[in-house]
Amino acid sequence: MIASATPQLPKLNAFNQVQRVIAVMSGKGGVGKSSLTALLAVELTRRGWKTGILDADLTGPSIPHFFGLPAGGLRGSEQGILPATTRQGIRVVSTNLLLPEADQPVIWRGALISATIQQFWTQVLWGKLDVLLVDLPPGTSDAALTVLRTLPVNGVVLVTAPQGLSALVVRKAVHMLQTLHIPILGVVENYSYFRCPADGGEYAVFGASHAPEICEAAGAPLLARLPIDPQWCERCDSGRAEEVHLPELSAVVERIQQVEAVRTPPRPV
Ligand SMILES: Nc1ncnc2c1ncn2[C@@H]1O[C@H](COP(=O)(O)OP(=O)(O)OP(=O)(O)O)[C@@H](O)[C@H]1O
Repeated sequence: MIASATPQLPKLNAFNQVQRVIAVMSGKGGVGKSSLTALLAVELTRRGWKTGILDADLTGPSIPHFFGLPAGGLRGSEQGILPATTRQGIRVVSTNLLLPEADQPVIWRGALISATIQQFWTQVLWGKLDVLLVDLPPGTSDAALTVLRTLPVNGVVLVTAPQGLSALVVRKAVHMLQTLHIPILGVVENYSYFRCPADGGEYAVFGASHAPEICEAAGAPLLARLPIDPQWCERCDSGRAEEVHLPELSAVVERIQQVEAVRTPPRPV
């Protein structure tokens, strides 16, 4: 069930030119959505794309952590809010960059969360971007709905894990996106297998994949199956996401690069 008022797209700061807005969404929490957002930004930047990340997971932000960006890293100017910038030049906006300490909680009600997400779109000086990736909070919550209805999202990458419960919840996200008429670019399955360093074999630690049924429901291809990788985890968790190389992400990156550089008009619900 989705409330039905015609969405009004808020105007983007006049200094900005954002060519594409791509949201990364999961049904369930903890499936690796934020890491994937960070690593997609890293890979797109390596390919020469000007990339930004809007961390819309306002109460559980993790993007600055993956890039080693300190709390309090956002600056203001007369024209708007200046994003923090990673070593590679990825522009990042997140509530954790507003806080004096990274471990302070954000205890906000829905209305403030929605207003902040809109400000991150309208009042940030994103400048010229080939793509703005939006890390959505898990599930089909108010905050996710705010992003999908008030930002001109051109497409969504869906992240899931092999477990049946994850598949069930991600199908709810599929239905939400279909109701909102937002294109699903493809599905990424994380934690798909563990490659044993001793024998090179692939082990499905979390059981058989449910990705085919999600892809069928979404009408979208499976773009990547990502292994459980302690090295990747260690690098992201120590602020060194830019040192990770994941060739498995190629098809996802290419799919994003195929999205036409046009802003979508407000869509009826
Ligand atoms: N394939 C993987 N192998 C090893 N560790 C991983 C993998 N994917 C993600 N992780 C680690 O799991 C943790 C949770 O990942 P992440 O924060 O990206 O999940 P999320 O879906 O965004 O969570 P949330 O629902 O809280 O927003 C992080 O420490 C991340 O580095």
